[in-house]
Amino acid sequence: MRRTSLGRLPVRGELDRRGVDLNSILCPWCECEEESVVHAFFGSVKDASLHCSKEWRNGIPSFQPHTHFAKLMSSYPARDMLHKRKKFSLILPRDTKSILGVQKEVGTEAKSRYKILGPGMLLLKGHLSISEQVEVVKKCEKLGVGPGGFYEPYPGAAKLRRLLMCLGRNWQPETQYKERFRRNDGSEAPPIPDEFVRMVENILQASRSVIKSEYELPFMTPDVCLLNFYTDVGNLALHQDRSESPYSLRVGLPVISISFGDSGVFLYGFDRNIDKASSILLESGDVLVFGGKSRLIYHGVKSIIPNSAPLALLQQTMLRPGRLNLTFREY
Ligand SMILES: O=C(O)CCC(=O)C(=O)O
Ligand SMILES: [Fe+2]
Repeated sequence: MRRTSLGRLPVRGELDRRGVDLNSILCPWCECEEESVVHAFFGSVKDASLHCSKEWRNGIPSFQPHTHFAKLMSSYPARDMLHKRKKFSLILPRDTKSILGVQKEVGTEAKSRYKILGPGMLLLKGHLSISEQVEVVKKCEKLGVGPGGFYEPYPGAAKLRRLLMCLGRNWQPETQYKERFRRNDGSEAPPIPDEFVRMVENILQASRSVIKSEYELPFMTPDVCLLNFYTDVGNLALHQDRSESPYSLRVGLPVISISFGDSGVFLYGFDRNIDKASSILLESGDVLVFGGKSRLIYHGVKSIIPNSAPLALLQQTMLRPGRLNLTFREY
């Protein structure tokens, strides 16, 4: 208990703050929150974390959580302080010469090729043209610096890894969709712009010309979009997208994921086993669709490939180094 209140337990969040390079700071049991001392012992709203706290308590027989709770909490900054929001811009104006020569030159036209990755799971390679990507990035920048814009879902890490914002409905690591207002700043999610909804509808139509069965790949109308921006050290642990409504999950309404900027190594598989997971590279303009029987596929982002964004996209947007990903869902 002494080590706990001194913040000396080797939980991942604490190790990260001390500069230890870890693949992930998420709790290894539930993978939904940073593994902090508070998470390890007291858990969160997620059922899985009761398991997390049990795992930790197993090793400390005399531990009495309630006696020590107030003391422990007072030794940690208030949650509001941890979550104080700094504005984050996707744009980093820089000398184009510093971009030239590192980035690869790719064509500006969309040249979509597809690959079926599983039942209801489809990769549309290079689906968005550079000009379409530019429009989306510019719109995301506007939204991202506004109310409900980008914030760090797991603040306090030694290095900035991943930022999150939501459109349509807030999703938060601690409460999923249960709270309308964000805990860090009380903001509501901005609505999904109409042009994004049209883009998703077009993608679904294109996908349905490949996977023709409504049963294998149902249509959906997006009412939620999660935007993740990964810095070059960003990643996302293997997880399932299962916070949407029981109907959405049962019918397998697809998740539409669109990538911009630097490429990401994307892992997916039918169980949460990183060694058995398949890997694909998601490049700027690629679209991944997973619905039907693949709706609950485990997936995550292993790493970001620095300097892999298309030159024309960087020249026209000054998108900062890193990867932007939008996932659209119907709640
Ligand atoms: O960045 C990606 O490709 C995946 C994002 C994701 O899985 C999520 O937002 O749930
Ligand atoms: Fe996901």
